Amino acid sequence: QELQPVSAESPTQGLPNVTVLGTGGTIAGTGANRTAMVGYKAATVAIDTLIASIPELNKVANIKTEQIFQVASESMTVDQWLKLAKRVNVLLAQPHVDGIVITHGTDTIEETAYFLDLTVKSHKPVVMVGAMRPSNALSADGPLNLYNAVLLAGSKEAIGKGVLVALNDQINAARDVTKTNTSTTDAFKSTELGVLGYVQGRKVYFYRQSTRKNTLDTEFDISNLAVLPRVDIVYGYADMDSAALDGQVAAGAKGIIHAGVGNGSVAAQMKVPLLAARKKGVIIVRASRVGQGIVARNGEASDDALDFVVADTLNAQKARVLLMLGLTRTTSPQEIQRMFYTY
Ligand SMILES: NC(=O)C[C@H](N)C(=O)O
Repeated sequence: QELQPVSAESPTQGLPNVTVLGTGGTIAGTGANRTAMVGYKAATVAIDTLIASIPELNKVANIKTEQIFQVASESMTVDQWLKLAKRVNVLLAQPHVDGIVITHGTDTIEETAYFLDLTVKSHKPVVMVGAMRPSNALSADGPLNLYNAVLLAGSKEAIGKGVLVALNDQINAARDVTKTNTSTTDAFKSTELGVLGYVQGRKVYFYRQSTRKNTLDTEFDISNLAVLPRVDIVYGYADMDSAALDGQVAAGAKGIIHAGVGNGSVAAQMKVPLLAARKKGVIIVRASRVGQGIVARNGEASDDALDFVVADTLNAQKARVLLMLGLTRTTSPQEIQRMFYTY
């Protein structure tokens, strides 16, 4: 699909110019009736229609829209991450674009957000937003979430904060935010690390910022990439075996995220298959299925001896994003470990 360049026709002076990229999700979903909170259809309403349904936005920003994709985010692909990141970089390089909002399904918004956090080459605000309820639901959360996201993307306060994920009046950092509930409107949390701030009463409030590098300060450049190295996730559980790992390695995985139990522990029967994968050149990253806390190097496994990497506080799906990008630069576990302590 041909993407139109943004042109600033008849903008209101003094208002920021915000481009809103629609990718689908529940925020663009419709149910059979106003109480259909489940069983609705995601990704049906055009981004223009969503924006037009919030006339209050006229006082917030000069808005341009682009329908980049129209998908439920469980079906988002790496190819689409690359297309989206490239489009965001082209738009943000234009002097008249002040910030970008991306509407996205909530299931994988955290992965796309972290991917953009590592690959967008600008300090201008990029705000990702979604909704837990379809657009025609009673108390739909999409319109206010979208209003707040545009406000945030046009704000001076959001400059240089990395890619932000804003729902439920809260501002989260792409690196730390995760979906913590299947269905409630307060699903998005940065767990113990905490929100960065709030959008409330048409104002943006920031209180903290991540110490980890992002956007202009990363070493990743996707401008000439058409594909990313394959990285898969192995989920840990009692009495697991190596069938999933073996299948993933056979499918061509260049990296494996082992989402182990507890502090990234590796079951006795998994050590030999993981080492065999490592011997084939596959990078093994120990993460945890727990969802909070540090996976410590040389803690539950002898990472130095095994030549493994640890995910630090990244959850498995974010560790996968970083490893895919890391593998575009190096196959050295030491270098990749440095990246896990940098981003
Ligand atoms: N709330 C949502 O957006 C969920 C939907 N399945 C999606 O990720 O597209």
